[in-house]
Amino acid sequence: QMPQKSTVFVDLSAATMAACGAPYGLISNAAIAVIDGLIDWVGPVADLPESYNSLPKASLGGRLVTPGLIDCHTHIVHGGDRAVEFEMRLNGATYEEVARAGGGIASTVKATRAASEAQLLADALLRVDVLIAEGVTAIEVKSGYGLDTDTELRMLRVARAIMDNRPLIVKTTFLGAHATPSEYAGRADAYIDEVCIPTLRAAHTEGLVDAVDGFCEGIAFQPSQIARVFDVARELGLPVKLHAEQLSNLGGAKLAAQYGALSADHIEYLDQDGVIALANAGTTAVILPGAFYTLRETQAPPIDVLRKHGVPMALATDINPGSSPLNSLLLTLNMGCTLFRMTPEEALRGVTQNAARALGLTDMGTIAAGMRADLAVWDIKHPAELAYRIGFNPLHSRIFSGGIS
Ligand SMILES: O=C(O)CC[C@@H]1NC(=O)NC1=O
Ligand SMILES: [Fe+3]
Repeated sequence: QMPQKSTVFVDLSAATMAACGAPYGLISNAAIAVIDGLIDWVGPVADLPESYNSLPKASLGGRLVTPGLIDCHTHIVHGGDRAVEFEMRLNGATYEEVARAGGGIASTVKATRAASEAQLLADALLRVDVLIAEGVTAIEVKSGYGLDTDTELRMLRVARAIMDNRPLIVKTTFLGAHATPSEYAGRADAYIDEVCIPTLRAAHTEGLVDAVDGFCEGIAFQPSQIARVFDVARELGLPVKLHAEQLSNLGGAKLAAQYGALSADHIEYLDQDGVIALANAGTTAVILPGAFYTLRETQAPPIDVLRKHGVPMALATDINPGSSPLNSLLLTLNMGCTLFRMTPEEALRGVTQNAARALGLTDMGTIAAGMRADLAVWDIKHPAELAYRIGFNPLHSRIFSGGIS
C-alpha cells in the first residue's frame, strides 16, 4: 500500500464532479488539502483556511485535476486471447463455425483453467498498467472464466493480488453465472445448483467477493436462473449487479432492480419500463460501448430515456478477450460520446462519481472532503478534451492516497 500523504496541492483547476452548480463541478485556481491520504478541503485557493499553512505545498503547474478514473466493469483477469477467432470472423466464419472450432467464452475458459495464479496475475498486470497510465485509480474485476470452483476462486484471488502489486483499489465480483461450461452443456440449471452457487458460498467464506453478477441473455442464463444466484447473494449479504439486455430484452434489468442491484450493465435493449424500474430502485446504468463496437451491434442503449428519468449513468471498458478487448478508459469516453451521444460531462461523470456508485463506493469518485485523495492530473485546458481526443493520453501524473504515483 502506498504511504499516505499530507499535502496541500495548489496551482490547479479542479473538475470536482461534485454537484456544485458549475459544469464538471469546476473550481478554477483551486487548492486541495490532503491529510493522511484523504481530501480534507477543496475550494478556491483564496479561501484556503490558514490552518493548512503548516502542511507542505505541492504545485501542479496550473494543470486540470479530476478524480482518479474508475473502471467499474472489467473481466481483466483471464487466460489466453481470442485474436484467432477475431481473424476467423473477418475471414467470413460464422459465430457457429467459430464456436464449433472451440472459440467463444469456452476457449477463454479452457485457457484460464490451464493458467496458474502467477500467470493470470502477470497477464492481468500488463493490462492493469495500461489503465493506471491513463489515470485509473480503481477498477472492478469479475470472475467468470473458470466456471468450476477451483478456477473461479483462483481468478478472484488473482483479482485481490492486483492490489498487493499496484497502487490501485480493486473491487471483486463473482460471475459464476457467466456461461454454462461444456461439461454441463444443456444442463444450465444443474450447473447453477451444483457449481455456481456452492462456489459463490466458498468464495464468500474466503472473503473474495464484494458483489455478485450474472449474464442474463438467451445465450447465457434466464431471469429465473439468475434469481436463484441472487437469492444466495442476498442471503450472504452481498450486493448484486447484472449483465442485462445486451442482445435482447429478457427483463434482466427489471430483475436487477427487484434485488436493489448496484448496477445493470450493457442495457442496449432496455425499454422505458426497464428504465423506470432502474430509476425507482436507484440502480446505476453501466454503459459499455466496447462490446457494442466490437460486436458491431446496431441497437444503442436508451441514453435519452435514462437521462429523462434521472438514472445515473456509468461508463466502463468491459475489457474482456472476446466481446470487448478494449484496454483504454479514455477511448471508452470518446466511444460513449460518439457512438451513444453521451455528453463529455456525462461521460467523465460515468468514469468517476457514477462509476463509484455502480460499485457501491462512497469514498471516491469526486474531489470532496472525506473522499480518498485519488486524483488524476492532466495536461489539458478543458475537461471535454478527455472524451474528445482518440488515442491520445494527456495524463501528467496520478495521485493515489495523496502520493504522486
Ligand atoms: O466473449 C467473451 O469472452 C465474454 C462476452 C461478454 N460476457 C458477457 O457477459 N457479455 C459479453 O459480451
Ligand atoms: Fe462484461
